[in-house]
Amino acid sequence: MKDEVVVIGAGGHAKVCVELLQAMGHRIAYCVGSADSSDHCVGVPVLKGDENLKKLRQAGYQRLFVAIGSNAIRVRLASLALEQGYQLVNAISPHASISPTARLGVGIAIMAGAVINAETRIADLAIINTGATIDHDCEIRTGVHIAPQCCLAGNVVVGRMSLLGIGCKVIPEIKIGDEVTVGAGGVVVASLPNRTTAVGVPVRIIKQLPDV
Ligand SMILES: CC(=O)SCCNC(=O)CCNC(=O)[C@H](O)C(C)(C)COP(=O)(O)OP(=O)(O)OC[C@H]1O[C@@H](n2cnc3c(N)ncnc32)[C@H](O)[C@@H]1OP(=O)(O)O
Repeated sequence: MKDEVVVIGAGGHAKVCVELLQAMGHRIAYCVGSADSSDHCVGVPVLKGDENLKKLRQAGYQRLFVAIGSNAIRVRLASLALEQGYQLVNAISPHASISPTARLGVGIAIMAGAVINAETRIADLAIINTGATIDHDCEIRTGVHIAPQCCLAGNVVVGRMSLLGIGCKVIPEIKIGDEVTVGAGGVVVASLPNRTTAVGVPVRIIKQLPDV
């Protein structure tokens, strides 16, 4: 088995994740992008097309990171990679501060300056972006993206595949549903149902998709 990591994605988010993985001491073999990707991603060669995942697995690569910003696509590609026998690694900045009592899943990105406090749980495939702070006892579920400079107070729950846009604030005890989008700069002072988009200070719901 080969030790190098395969990264799915070759865009802006992948650039950051490749550098996080390298800062952790990983060597990156390839990024796997799409037909319109550049040939290199911060110096790493890019293979174009998801069919390359199977070929790389057959060639003995096993460790993989999904560096795709879209929550739905990240979760879907991770499930494809797991079916092919890959293992997901984490990409965690040495400049993040993570409580020893925090619990982390796999396939997670935690960027520089992020702070994760006591007994918070971060589930698989979450992104805790640059300078975001997640205080004590929070629960960040699968495939969530907490964008740069968000601040979550204690005991906040963020449901599957939700996006908290850049600079959001959330007061204690709030429950944010699944597939919710909170717009940039939003301040969340009441819980939000599944599949809503909410913006403003405090946030108001501007869109609600039907449950599936
Ligand atoms: C490293 C990185 O880059 S991480 C990237 C993290 N990503 C983000 O932070 C993106 C966050 N996205 C947003 O804030 C977007 O504006 C969204 C998702 C809330 C809305 O996007 P869309 O669905 O395209 O809505 P649209 O742009 O049409 O706006 C709808 C209305 O909401 C308003 N609105 C949109 N975003 C916001 C916001 N953040 N705060 C207040 N009002 C907003 C618009 O002005 C518009 O109002 P109007 O109907 O009175 O004209």
